[in-house]
Amino acid sequence: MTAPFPASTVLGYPRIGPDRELKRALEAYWRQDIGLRELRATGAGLRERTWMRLAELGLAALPSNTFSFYDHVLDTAIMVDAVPGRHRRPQAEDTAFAMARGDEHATPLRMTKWFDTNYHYIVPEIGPDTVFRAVCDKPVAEVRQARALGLTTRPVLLGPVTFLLLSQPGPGAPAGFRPLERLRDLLEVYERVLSALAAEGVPWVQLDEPALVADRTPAELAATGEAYRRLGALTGRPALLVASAYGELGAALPVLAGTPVEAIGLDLVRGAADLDAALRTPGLAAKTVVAGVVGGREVWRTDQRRALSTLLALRPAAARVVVSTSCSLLHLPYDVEREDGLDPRLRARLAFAEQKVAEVVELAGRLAGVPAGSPAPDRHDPASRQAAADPSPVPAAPARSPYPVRAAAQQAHLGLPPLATTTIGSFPQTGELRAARAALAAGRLSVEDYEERVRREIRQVIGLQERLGLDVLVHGEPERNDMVQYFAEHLEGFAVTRHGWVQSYGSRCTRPPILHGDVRRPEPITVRWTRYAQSLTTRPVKGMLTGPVTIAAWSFVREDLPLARVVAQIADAVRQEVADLEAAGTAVIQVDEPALRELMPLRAAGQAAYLAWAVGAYRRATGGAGDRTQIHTHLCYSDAGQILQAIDALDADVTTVESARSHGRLLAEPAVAAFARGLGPGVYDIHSPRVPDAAEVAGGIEAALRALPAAEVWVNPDCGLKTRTYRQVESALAAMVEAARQVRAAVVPLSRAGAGATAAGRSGAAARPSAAGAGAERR
Ligand code: MET
Ligand SMILES: [Zn+2]
Repeated sequence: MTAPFPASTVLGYPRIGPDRELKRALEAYWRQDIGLRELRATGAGLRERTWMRLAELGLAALPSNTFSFYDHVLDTAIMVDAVPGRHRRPQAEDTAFAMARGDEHATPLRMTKWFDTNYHYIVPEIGPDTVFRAVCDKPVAEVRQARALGLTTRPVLLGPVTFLLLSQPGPGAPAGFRPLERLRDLLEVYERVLSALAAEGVPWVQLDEPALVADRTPAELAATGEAYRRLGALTGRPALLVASAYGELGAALPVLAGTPVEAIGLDLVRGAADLDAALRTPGLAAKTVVAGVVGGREVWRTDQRRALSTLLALRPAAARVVVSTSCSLLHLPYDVEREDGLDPRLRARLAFAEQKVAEVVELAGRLAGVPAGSPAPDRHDPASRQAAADPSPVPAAPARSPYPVRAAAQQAHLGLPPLATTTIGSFPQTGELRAARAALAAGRLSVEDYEERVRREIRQVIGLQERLGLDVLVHGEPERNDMVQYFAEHLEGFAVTRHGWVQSYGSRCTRPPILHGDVRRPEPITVRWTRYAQSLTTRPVKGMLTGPVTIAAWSFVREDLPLARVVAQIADAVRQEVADLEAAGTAVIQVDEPALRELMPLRAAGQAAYLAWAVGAYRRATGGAGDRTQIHTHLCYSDAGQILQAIDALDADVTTVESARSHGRLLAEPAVAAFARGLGPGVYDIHSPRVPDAAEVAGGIEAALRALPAAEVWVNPDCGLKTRTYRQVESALAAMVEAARQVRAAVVPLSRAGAGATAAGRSGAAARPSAAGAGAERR
């Protein structure tokens, strides 16, 4: 007999620690300041604290195995032993860190965005020969730890279908191989894990299958059905909850309902359409529905009346309705009560993870108070976040000339060499700089002294770049704690939190601002720093702005306006900043949009409309610039290859993208060859402490030259340098500049044609290196 699923739960919880304890411990471990025992003790303490707090808040069912030292997809790869040989280390934690970060012996695995969030996961490599094996230590250890505290938990595992759909083919896999082909072998391992958990006395296991909320082929849906029929047929197993998140299950819902799993989790916030689908799915009548009516992505308090009416509407469709969150609470800060700096009226409207748990518990109480069989109250149709996109027209300003005209004007103005070198904007944020910012916040440092500190940093960064011989310089962004938060602090309509940290990847966290009102730029934000930097050098200094889509994507946004309208307001503020930078003599302005891809609807149906308004916002922000002003954009972790057309439509003059970390995959995209603008595919991975040498970087440049004419290729790292040390940055940039010099000397002279370089490069096969001279394909 299956134990009934308790009345309330959450799909997952933040794990970084209320004061980022995990970040501190990880970084200390990586610096070798603490040992593995101490790191493990920190992890154990965080888990204990989470379970005790959830229990104290009255939550009926507690999840476990939602903790991770780095990433839960990575943990799953280790659980099924899908570990590339180069990453194997004696301790599981070190294996995980080698896979995630690389070390002197091995390059890391790729990292990419987790669905439409700002969380990043490590992409497992699966080949036809990957030998799966059940390594249940982590989920079992967490069950035991909780049991020692007197608590029964529900282990949470990434489901086998999503795990394979998120994986990439390992090196050497034959063309056309898809990791999902390995589902049957992987299921054997999941059977072992489920049996091991059953042996621990675990009543329920949660299998997360968020990949099912994207469009899936009939074959993928069939494989899903097969997987859960098979796991369901396992004897002596725990009861199974298969949970979705980040959207609606749609066609996957009847598939899951047709399998023996005992419970299905629905995201009834972003995937509200699943409510009607559930009512039409007879197979649910015998199952528990874990109803995600409390949003795990939004910081706003739940409308309890609406949530209760959803729960009541669902009741006739299911054997049992459990109150839960729409997804893991991983994407929210811990506790809004600590935010004493917020306007109390705003704070009263907010709910972070702790408050969401309390809401779940409260709703479960209300639901229990309504006798079964009572008529459901009227339903409220949930407002759709992406609906009613109302891209206001771009302001009527003189449009920029076509790209080739602008390219010529910019070349005449800037006189840059082919394979121009630049960086993405930030230089290392030193401990000293962070300490100065903290001292400023605490009132221990005057504004004047702080700003002098920032200017000193700019002087050093400019001096360093001149010494290294870079072509387009940056001021280094020393005044910015974060590329979104800094703008939020200087724009009206945003509030920033003090403790609202959310995990981005590994030990990295961000504090998303809260966009709650109309956006307005009271005064110029970055101009004085850029102007100061430019006053120190004759080389061009790039102005550095964050784009409107990214500012919205990395904030918690208001829900009373369509997202497109919110983003258009931000675009207008950026447009004013672009105009002021230009007026101050800035010849190159970069408007970063690393999150362009992130907000894209997961299902194809909404994607074209999204890209249209997102691109419109970018052009609204940058389209006022004169022809001579070179507009750069930067995207990273956006699978740029998949949206290259949209990137082209941004109409920027130069686009820098992450490429080294994904082993140059982007350059293999056919669309790259058709991208007739400046393109800087990153030549080294800045997320790894590994420092490349000139030969390695030259290989990256040559790979770019096989795909693009020399006159269009820029040489730059994958992303900003703020997480690195100056020692790493100096050596890496020296290697980069040296590599550019070597390749220029060997390859480019024929295409050196000034303003006509683009056209000459495009038709001139001689501008590309011969196959013999091109060196081996990178990694
Ligand atoms: C995540 S993209 C980062 C861009 C920013 N300009 C930086 O260099 O840090
Ligand atoms: Zn970046």
